Amino acid sequence: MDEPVLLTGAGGRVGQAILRHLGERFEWRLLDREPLSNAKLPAGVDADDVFISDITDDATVRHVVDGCRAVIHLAGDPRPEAPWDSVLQNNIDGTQTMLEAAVDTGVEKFVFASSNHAVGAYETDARTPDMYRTDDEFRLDGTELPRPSNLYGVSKATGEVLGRYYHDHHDLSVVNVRIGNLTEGHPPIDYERGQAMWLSYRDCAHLFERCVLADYDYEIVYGISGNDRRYYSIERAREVLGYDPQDNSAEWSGDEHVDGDR
Ligand SMILES: NC(=O)C1=CN([C@@H]2O[C@H](COP(=O)(O)OP(=O)(O)OC[C@H]3O[C@@H](n4cnc5c(N)ncnc54)[C@H](O)[C@@H]3O)[C@@H](O)[C@H]2O)C=CC1
Ligand SMILES: O=C1O[C@H](COP(=O)(O)O)[C@@H](O)[C@H](O)[C@H]1O
Repeated sequence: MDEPVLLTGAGGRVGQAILRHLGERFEWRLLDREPLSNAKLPAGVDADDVFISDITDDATVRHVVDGCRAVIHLAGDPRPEAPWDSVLQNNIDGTQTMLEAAVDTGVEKFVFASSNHAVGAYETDARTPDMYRTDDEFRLDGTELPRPSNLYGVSKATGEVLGRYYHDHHDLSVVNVRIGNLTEGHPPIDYERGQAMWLSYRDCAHLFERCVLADYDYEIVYGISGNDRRYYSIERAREVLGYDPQDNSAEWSGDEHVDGDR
């Protein structure tokens, strides 16, 4: 049997998108600081695989990480408006604690939930709203320097750099997924920026599945669906990870029924 994959922040939106589609794909260990109701647990995951802890609790984190082949690290404060003390503790200190435990216990791959907000300041007044539209050719591809929108974005850029350090000094394989805008069922309505960076639930799960299965050294990729409207390139995710998205925000006029699979 394969060694388990640890999913932090398992009870949140991204975690549930992953578990809904990949519940039976891997042996899971789940960690969240909030208790997970039975409805949030995939079949086959029992109480022994679920850990209720803060990611800054070093001793518990080491115990949970030990024996895992990969970590998908989602736990953190996801609010673009989050204050510094929260992102410092939950996003920066928490991510460093996870990475340190990962290298100390021999984890092979670390998948980090970064964000569009690590590069939000590329969306200048001169470029917007044109860059959100189909006929605009401006693209970010992951090779650009961070330009955070806010302190939350600073914390995500810092998480990417922490991953770089642990890759370079400890040979941990690290992929940073700059997630766009995950919404269930359909793209954001009346929000061009959100439609350009929509990530459907099933594309989200598929992308993180590829992050666990593919071989890489250190990568930064964008996590969006195959939207016609986009300013993030998904070529690197296709090339290195084998990402093959199924959804495209252009297929939605806004009048369709909600399909919970997407
Ligand atoms: N939802 C989205 O569209 C995007 C999400 N992200 C990132 O993806 C990750 C997950 O986001 P969501 O699922 O939307 O957020 P969420 O708030 O729905 O889920 C986060 C989960 O992490 C847990 N958590 C938070 N701090 C923790 C800590 N210190 N220790 C243990 N558990 C903790 C929470 O209890 C929650 O269950 C976050 O890191 C976020 O920054 C990035 C870009 C877009
Ligand atoms: O990083 C994140 O980004 C998404 C999209 O950002 P928004 O500014 O367009 O709302 C956000 O919904 C999510 O909460 C956040 O973690």
